Formats: sequence, structure tokens, C-alpha cells
Amino acid sequence: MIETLKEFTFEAAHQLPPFSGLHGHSFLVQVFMRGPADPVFGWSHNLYEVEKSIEKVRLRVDHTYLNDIPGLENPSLENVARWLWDALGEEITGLDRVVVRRGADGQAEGCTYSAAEPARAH
Ligand SMILES: Nc1nc2c(c(=O)[nH]1)N=C([C@H](O)[C@H](O)COP(=O)(O)OP(=O)(O)OP(=O)(O)O)CN2
Ligand SMILES: [Zn+2]
Repeated sequence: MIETLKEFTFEAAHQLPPFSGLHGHSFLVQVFMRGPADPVFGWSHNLYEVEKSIEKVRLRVDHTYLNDIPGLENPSLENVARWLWDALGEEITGLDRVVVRRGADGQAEGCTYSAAEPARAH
């Protein structure tokens, strides 16, 4: 079994009343996938294919107001992670977990969303 990682970033605005008013973040997302190793290349996921899948999802949130996106009316870190999990899971076989971070190194905050059950197998 191999675990593969791909990161991406997106910029977005949100608010979370009553805790925070309108403001923006640079989000860092780490996507972890697991699967059996290809006998020739040794990988579980071809990153060329993964990048295409991730870009489709990234474009749905980049430079948006997250509260306007169906399912993200309350865009806490946790709800963003779950939304990304659902969207990425439609595209990527063997999705294992999604980590979402915001804030500078040393001050970042974030969360991890993973399946309650073993990784999806399409
Ligand atoms: N577990 C979580 N707790 C809280 C969250 C969350 O997403 N997950 N969010 C909030 C509020 O949005 C809170 O006001 C955080 O605001 P935000 O600007 O997003 O983050 P910071 O307060 O750290 O602001 P900086 O701009 O990064 O200084 C509360 N709890
Ligand atoms: Zn915020």
C-alpha cells in the first residue's frame, strides 16, 4: 500500500457569524490518497491525473465568497474540509484524508477530515 500526497492552495473570503465578520484567507489543502502500488511505476496514483482532478475542485473555491457555495453556508475549517472531501471524493479513487490549514507557519490552524470507513474504492 502506498500513500500519495498532493497540496494545493486557494484564496477565499468568508464570515462565520457571530464569531467573525467578512475577511479572507489563503488556505493550504493537503490531499492524501492510498492504494496498491503499480507494478511498473510503484505509485498508487499518477500525479498527472490527480492534478487535473484537484484543479477542477480548486477552481470551485478559489477567489470565491465561501458562504455563497451550496454546502458551505457556515464555512468553518471543518465544513470546508468536509466539502472538499466530498468534492475530491467524486474525482479521486482511494481518497484517504483531507487536511485544511489557514494562517502563517507557526500560527496556522486547521483540521483533518477522513472517512469513518477505509478509503473509497471506486
Ligand atoms: N474548530 C474551529 N473553531 C473555530 C473556527 C473554525 O473554523 N474551526 N472558526 C471560528 C471563527 O471563524 C473565528 O472567528 C476564526 O476567525 P478567523 O479569522 O477565520 O481566524 P482567526 O481568528 O485566527 O483570525 P486571523 O485572521 O487568522 O488572525 C471560531 N472557532
Ligand atoms: Zn476566517
